[in-house]
Amino acid sequence: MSSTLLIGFTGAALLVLWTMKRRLQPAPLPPGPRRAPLIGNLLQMPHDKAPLVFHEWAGTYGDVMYLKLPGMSIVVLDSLQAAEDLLEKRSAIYSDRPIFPLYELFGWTSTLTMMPYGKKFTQYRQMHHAYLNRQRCLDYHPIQLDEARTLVKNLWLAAPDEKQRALGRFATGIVTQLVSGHRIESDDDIYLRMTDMVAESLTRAEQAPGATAIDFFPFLKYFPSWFPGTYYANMAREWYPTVRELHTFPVEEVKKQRKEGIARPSFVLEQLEAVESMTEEYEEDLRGNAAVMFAAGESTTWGTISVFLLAMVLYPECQRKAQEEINAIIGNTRLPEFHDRDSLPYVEALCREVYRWNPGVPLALPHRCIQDDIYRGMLIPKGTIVFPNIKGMTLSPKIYSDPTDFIPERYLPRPLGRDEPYFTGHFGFGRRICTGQHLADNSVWIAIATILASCRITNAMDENDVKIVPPTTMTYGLMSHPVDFRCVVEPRTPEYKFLLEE
Ligand code: HEM
Repeated sequence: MSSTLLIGFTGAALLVLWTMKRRLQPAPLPPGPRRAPLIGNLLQMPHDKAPLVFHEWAGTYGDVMYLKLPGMSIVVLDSLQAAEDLLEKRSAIYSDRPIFPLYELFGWTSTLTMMPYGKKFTQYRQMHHAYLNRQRCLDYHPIQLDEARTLVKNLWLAAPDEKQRALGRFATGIVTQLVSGHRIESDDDIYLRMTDMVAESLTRAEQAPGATAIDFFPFLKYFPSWFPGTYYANMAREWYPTVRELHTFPVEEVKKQRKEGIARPSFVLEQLEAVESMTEEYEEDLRGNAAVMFAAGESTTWGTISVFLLAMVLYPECQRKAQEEINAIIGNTRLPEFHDRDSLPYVEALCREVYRWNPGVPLALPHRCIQDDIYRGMLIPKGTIVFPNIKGMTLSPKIYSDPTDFIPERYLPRPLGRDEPYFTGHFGFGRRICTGQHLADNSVWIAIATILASCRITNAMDENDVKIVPPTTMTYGLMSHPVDFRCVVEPRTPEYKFLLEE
């Protein structure tokens, strides 16, 4: 047979198979951008600002949008309604995760965030839940209160473009005390060094989550480093020891302290004491569960507080209103405490607007559907990777007026406000919802309330003494934060300086 005939025959056979498959399909796929043969939407996939690009596409294709990559079906959910309908009401089939070969190469193997849905997942979630549930998080208030006050002092000291260090120390300081009982006393603490390095490795990996050559062709990891397409695999191998250290160090430290009888209460200690004899498997699970709390809790928390600082620079009248409320309810002879939360509705609205204005994990983590499903008459095939576009949901003009503006009043009842609902998707959905949500929310609230009470946040000045107005541009990796939130943070009145230094 000549090669032309062979190609023609193969083409015709593929067409017949494709037509048959379409006929057998119980429902049409959701709409989406036109797909090219074989590679689907590969060339259209955004390399930057994916949540914003998907949201724009949703304007054409709707809030349930289908994309095809080689060997991979993707659905993007651009409305809270669709995310709740599928990821929450049908969570029994939408709680799996895709496999990310790149992250596995980095050493994130015993990691809840990446774990497929199943028995081990349930065990891990229970471990997290027992330590991080709403009730249990009340016990951590004193740690968070203390760290919030240290944060304020560190913000006062930090130069306008170095605030991130203080925020990172706040986020890591809380998780470190919870996970291993260690208190961070200085900027050169080993936990800060480790979490900084791991955050750096995640930033590199997240430039293309699930979409590197290794993710599509995992066999490339066996090829030598000079082979084309192995760039990410080489990078992952380079960072592996750093990721590994974050797994082993906290557990080894607590084991040592326990032997010496000096271990402080912590997640690791509690888990060590819960078993009579430690198996290697249990210990590896423990390492993974401790490490993920650092990895998942650090950049998300400091990123959220950096959004708050940016908003306070750009919307000074919101800062003023919140401070007036604090003055009226708490006065200036003490700092806010957790029991004040219900009495400060404007501060609450401001905090909720921070979550909505720029959600910390804009595309959440991808869920995976484990069986064919029909939604609104459309087929979501088994194995589809489902991205809840959290950022897109916050921009819905049907729910939020002027959605790109920072307006805490939108949540207040009329006539003072606009009676709009709080956004509820920022911690994700269903059985994969963030296990650290209560801890994170308490950290964010006490940090915001303490900063508002005790600080004046203003624009930084450039070398010509002209106000710097930072842009509202955000980074859009796995996690998101402002590209620039330079600001001056100084004591609001001498009383607060005294209160904090007391
Ligand atoms: C403001 C801070 C935080 C934000 C905005 C945030 C947001 C999220 C989001 C959107 C997800 C994905 C949920 C989904 O797949 O539907 C997630 C997952 C997760 N988060 Fe958080 N998070 C924060 C802080 C924390 C903290 C402090 C911890 C732990 C100490 C934590 C631990 C986790 C874990 C373990 C998962 C994976 C859950 C699973 O796959 O079952 N997060 N988070």
